[in-house]
Amino acid sequence: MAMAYLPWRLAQRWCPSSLQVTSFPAVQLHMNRTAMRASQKDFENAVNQVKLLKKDPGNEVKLKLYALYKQATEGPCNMPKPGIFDLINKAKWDAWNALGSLPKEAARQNYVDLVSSLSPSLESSSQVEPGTDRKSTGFETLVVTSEDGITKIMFNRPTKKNAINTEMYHEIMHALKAASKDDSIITVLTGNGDYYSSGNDLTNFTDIPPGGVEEKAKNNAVLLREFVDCFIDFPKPLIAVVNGPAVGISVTLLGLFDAVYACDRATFHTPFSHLGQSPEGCSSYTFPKIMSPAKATEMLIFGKKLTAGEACAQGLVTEVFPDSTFQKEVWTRLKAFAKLPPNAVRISKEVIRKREREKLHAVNAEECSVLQGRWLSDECTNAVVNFLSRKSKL
Ligand SMILES: CCCCC/C=C/CC(=O)SCCNC(=O)CCNC(=O)[C@H](O)C(C)(C)COP(=O)(O)OP(=O)(O)OC[C@H]1O[C@@H](n2cnc3c(N)ncnc32)[C@H](O)[C@@H]1OP(=O)(O)O
Repeated sequence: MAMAYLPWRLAQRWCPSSLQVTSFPAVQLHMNRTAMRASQKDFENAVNQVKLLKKDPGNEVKLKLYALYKQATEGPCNMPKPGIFDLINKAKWDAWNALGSLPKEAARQNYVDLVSSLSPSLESSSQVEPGTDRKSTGFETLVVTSEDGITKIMFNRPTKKNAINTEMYHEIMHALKAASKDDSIITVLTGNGDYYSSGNDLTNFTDIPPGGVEEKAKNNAVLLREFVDCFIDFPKPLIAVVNGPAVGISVTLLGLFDAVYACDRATFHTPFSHLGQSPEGCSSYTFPKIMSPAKATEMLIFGKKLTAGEACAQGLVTEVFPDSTFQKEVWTRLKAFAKLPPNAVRISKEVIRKREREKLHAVNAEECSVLQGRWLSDECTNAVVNFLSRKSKL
């Protein structure tokens, strides 16, 4: 193995002289909300995988890995606090100590999750030309890149107007979980092609399992709830770069973003009543707050389509740019945001989101439960059949 990998491997094994810490992570580790399933074997595999990483993942990630490894193997921090001038050991001690009484099993799971989030991008980095984006492979419906402190998640079904099929729901969740743990400062969602996204892929309703339509509706409600939960809990600033028309769930989710930049060609349309459906993505709560109850009613119940300018006037969109200069202007701005101190950015997001999180989860749960019923209704079935048989379009 090349010498260049050595410092990182040694740092993971608690070698004070090898860890070049330039900043101290002050953030509490994001607790993994998934069930604790990682076995000892999974953990050992992850430890071995770390040795194979081809690229230094950065000091913040290394400290997280170190802390989780110690917590998983030894339990809560049991070392005396290093002196204030012993910078490297103090950073390590702080990271470990910050885990408090996190159980060993949870630490093991978080370690495994963190390593798995690192692996795809690091593997692929070896295949990418120097100077180009770090591109995550393994996605069928997305292009995910990470560069200049920005992780970009791009919907990539342009021939279907970036309609979100079941696979894409899962891939977006996967990409968000990875982005929450990578070393980027902000995460951006955008679309490839002329649409941002035409919302839920209506063929999602056609693949009926053996348990029939009831089971399908239930499965979709579970998936939708988990999907929206990922946006509620996302720990870094989440920014939408709305490159064209947005429909349905791709609009409602914007209420959970931290900033929304749109080109002047974008439109915002939530035709739920027309489709026999009801609001999701927490929009029944966020939209009335953002734009006033009456304006939200026009969109969510009566299906009024907004131009980008109207959506901006109503607070759903942060700023609108001419289509011709959209990409250049927005990415210049985002790159400047991504240079801000990471911990301050993350902590500020947490302060802003914290008092709303519980409420948002409750709203999400209720919306999904209501939708589960709507998907079984004749109104919804007819709307989907009409679209699929080419009898209707928005
Ligand atoms: C787990 C489940 C969670 C469910 C969560 C619920 C969310 C609610 C919603 O999101 S509601 C919104 C649903 N979306 C729609 O109803 C949009 C339907 N699409 C259209 O009306 C039109 O396609 C259009 C107005 C978006 C674009 O029209 P245009 O004429 O420009 O383009 P085409 O219609 O020819 O589209 C090109 C191909 O893309 C396919 N397509 C587009 N959108 C969807 C979609 N949402 N679902 C499935 N397929 C879609 C379209 O069928 C064309 O495919 P083809 O080339 O194979 O014919």
